[in-house]
Amino acid sequence: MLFKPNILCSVLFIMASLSFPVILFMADFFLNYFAAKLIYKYYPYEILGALWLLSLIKFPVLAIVSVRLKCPAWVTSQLTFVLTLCLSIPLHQTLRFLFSSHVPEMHSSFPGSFLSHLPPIFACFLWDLVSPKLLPKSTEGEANNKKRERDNFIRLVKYSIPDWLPLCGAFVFLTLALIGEMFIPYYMGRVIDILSTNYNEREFLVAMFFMATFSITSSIFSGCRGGLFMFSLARLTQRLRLLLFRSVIKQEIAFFEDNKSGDITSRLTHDTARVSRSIAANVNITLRMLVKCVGVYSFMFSISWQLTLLTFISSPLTWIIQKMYNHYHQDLVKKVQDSIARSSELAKEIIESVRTVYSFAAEEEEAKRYEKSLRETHVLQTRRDFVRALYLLVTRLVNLGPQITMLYYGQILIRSGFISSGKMVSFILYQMESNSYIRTLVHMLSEITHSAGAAEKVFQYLDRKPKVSASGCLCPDKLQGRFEFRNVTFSYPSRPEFLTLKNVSFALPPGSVTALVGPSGGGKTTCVSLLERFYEPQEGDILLDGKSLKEYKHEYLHSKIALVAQEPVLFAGSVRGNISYGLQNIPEEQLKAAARRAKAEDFIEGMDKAYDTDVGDSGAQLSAGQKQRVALARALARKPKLLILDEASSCLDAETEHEIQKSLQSIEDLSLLIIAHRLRTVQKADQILVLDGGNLVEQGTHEKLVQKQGVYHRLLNGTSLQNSGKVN
Ligand SMILES: Nc1ncnc2c1ncn2[C@@H]1O[C@H](COP(=O)(O)OP(=O)(O)OP(=O)(O)O)[C@@H](O)[C@H]1O
Repeated sequence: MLFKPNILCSVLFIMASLSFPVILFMADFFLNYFAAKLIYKYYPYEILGALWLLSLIKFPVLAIVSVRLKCPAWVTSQLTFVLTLCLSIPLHQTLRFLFSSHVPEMHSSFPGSFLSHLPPIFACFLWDLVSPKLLPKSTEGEANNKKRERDNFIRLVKYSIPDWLPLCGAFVFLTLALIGEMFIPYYMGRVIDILSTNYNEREFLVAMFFMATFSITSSIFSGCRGGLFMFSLARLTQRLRLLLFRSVIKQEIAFFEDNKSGDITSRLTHDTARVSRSIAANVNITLRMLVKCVGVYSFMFSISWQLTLLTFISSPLTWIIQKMYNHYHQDLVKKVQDSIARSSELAKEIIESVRTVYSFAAEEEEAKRYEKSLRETHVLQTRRDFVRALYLLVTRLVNLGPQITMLYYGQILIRSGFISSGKMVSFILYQMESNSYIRTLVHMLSEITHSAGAAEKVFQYLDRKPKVSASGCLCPDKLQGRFEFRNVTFSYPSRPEFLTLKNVSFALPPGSVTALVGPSGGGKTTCVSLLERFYEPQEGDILLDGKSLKEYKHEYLHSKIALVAQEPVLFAGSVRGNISYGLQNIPEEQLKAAARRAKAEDFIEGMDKAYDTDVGDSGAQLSAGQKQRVALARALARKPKLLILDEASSCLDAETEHEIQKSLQSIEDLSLLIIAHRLRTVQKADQILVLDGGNLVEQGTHEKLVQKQGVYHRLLNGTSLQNSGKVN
């Protein structure tokens, strides 16, 4: 009693599972029976052809029936099942005809037809069972990745459009070279035929002539093809690099803080080259293989269609094996690369911190850590090599079977006079090539989209929109030069929760000297960064003559604000080049005046080549104080309205510092914003702003702030003490 419902369920389940193949099989049988009669009536000449035609008609009908039926769990793909059903009879009959010269039948008896269906249905069932494990189905994420890779590939092709002419030329040469190559095995077979039958010198020489001509011309065309592809590739790389550079250089400063400069330059140099190289190389190889496949199979068909059909037996297997290999191998290659990168990163880290390692006597421990990492890489490499060896073994075995069958059937064809032995040699030469083409094609088709995936990194930078907009267009002829912070609140993008400036408001009147002082970390440099528009405040605004800095044109604004930092960056090149940096055709007098005001004229003119002296890499051939003065001259050369000095004279002696201050104050309409730790240097400022913990805590003249006895007073005492300490 207890078992009854279970048994009933099982019977119902088996019936439901079987209903799908049984209904399909019945439909197939009746189609065979009636359509075959009909076709045979109107087309009784070539039974094999009629059978293949029948399959072609059956497929859509059965496909529609199968979609309407409920598919059992063991059939993962209805269409594969239907395809197997359609192909089983014509394939069976064709093979029987090939190997036993059995006369093909248009329709067999019900049991015969049923039996001939069994092996393919069983194979299909097995495949459905095994394939999900061998070729894991792609998840939704993977499908999206594939789509993205395809989109990237299309985008890369679009970037190649300007090179359409050399690319078309390359394709024409490619086709010509392959046509030439195609004829070489044909003429080899011809030479063998001439040598093995009645020797005719004229025919032999003609065959040799054509063979040599095709060899030479195909080599020349191959060279032209390669040259044109390389030319287009170099241009694509250059185009990508320039686009990427333009995009990167426009990004806001926070972008450069988030991304290491090494990463950015690596994308600029390596990724762009790798992407265009792999795309060009892969497209080149894929096209070559496609054209070769078409050519080789046409020649093979023209020699013997029966032998060609035989070679097709291994093609689906080759395709499946290649696909499986690609899946596992690519995964392992990626893991090996990641592991190698981890090992080198570890070695770099240990070597860079060798002093710490030494002082903690951790040499042995670090060596063990490195050894573990190397062992991981080794295990992955061994696994990768094993997969490769297995793949080679299996492909050789898979090719061996059809090759033996082909040779066996070939000798039957030669003995019965259907083809000559020379043609058989040509066929074998073509066949040997054809398999490697299919393998390369399958490999390349996935490789193309993969390398397009690498392009994603490049596109990420290319598509990135800068978070600080540079779309302002205001450039008034007259500018008063009044800068104002109005209720500015700001936090760095990397630390959004920490407020660096809190509701800060102050103004820099035109022609005034303002000093920004305060304890370390108070927010002084941040104020400068906001004035330079490296960042944008989250609340409040910074104004110039009552208008937001955002509204001004980027180039205009930066010609009105100049910054000299404590450690100024000079570029390799002449002193002249550095002072006139960013200014085109600056008059010699303006250049010299800037150097004079920065008290740099004397030392510049004292150098061997004066203004044309090379400053070395990053100004390495100048002293720190000289560098500061050249940087000051560079800032003054653009005649700014606001000059920001961020500890800009820290490396100068007191006398030069004093002279420079006097010289700067004599410039008409120039506002000075001085950031200084040495408060002694800012006592004469028109106003002193004291920033502490992101708040503007005090504001006024030196005397007023001293009287107030607040933060400034405390700082002043601290500085005085330090100073006195130094003097003593
Ligand atoms: N790029 C950055 N990203 C995140 N936080 C930053 C960044 N630069 C500075 N800060 C933080 O902002 C605060 C203010 O730094 P800022 O450099 O403006 O101070 P400062 O007054 O110029 O200091 P110092 O006198 O030492 O140069 C500090 O707490 C600092 O840690």
